Amino acid sequence: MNNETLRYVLGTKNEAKRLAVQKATGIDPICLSVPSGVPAQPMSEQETITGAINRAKAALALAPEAQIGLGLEGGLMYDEAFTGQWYLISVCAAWDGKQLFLGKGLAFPMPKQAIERIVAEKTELSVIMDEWGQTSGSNHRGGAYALLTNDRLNRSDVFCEAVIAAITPYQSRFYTN
Ligand SMILES: O=P(O)(O)OP(=O)(O)OP(=O)(O)OC[C@H]1O[C@@H](n2cnc3c(O)ncnc32)[C@H](O)[C@@H]1O
Repeated sequence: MNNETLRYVLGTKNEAKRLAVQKATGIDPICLSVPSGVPAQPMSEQETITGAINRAKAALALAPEAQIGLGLEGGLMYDEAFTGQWYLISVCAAWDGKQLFLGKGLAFPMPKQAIERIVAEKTELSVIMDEWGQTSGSNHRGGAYALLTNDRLNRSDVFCEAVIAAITPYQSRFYTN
């Protein structure tokens, strides 16, 4: 693909996600709100990935001027095999109309108290992070990562790596498409 004329369409207007794509590609994406098709708070890797894919495909379908649709989805997953803990994951799906790739971002352990409240109150992680951090809209900025690490990590940096992973196969000469 020709990087000079490449346009990305991102399936959300979330500011942390827009910034992640901007950092990963050097290009401001077209941002469109599209449905994820999964619950507002995904509770498994399967749901999180499905949401990312749905967003990437819906976004590209709505923006014919773009070559690549990107879907970024945050979600929770329970690791039964190794730790018996819940993790926050940040996934990017990339879709060019022919091939689909995923970038699976960092899995970050979540505090038990947050998960217990999400389950009991049927609420979302962002609500609890805002309450704990006395913020509003933190999911558009540093997110849980920034709150829990005292700003050593933030949501756009984590998604940025996931975006780079998902788009590299379209760009690197080492992948034959
Ligand atoms: O505007 P959109 O693109 O929908 O972004 P979102 O942050 O609302 O939604 P996601 O689907 O990415 O994430 C699912 C839920 O998990 C929350 N969440 C995910 N990652 C988070 C983070 O790093 N910090 C705080 N909340 C997070 C998020 O706010 C949602 O309630």
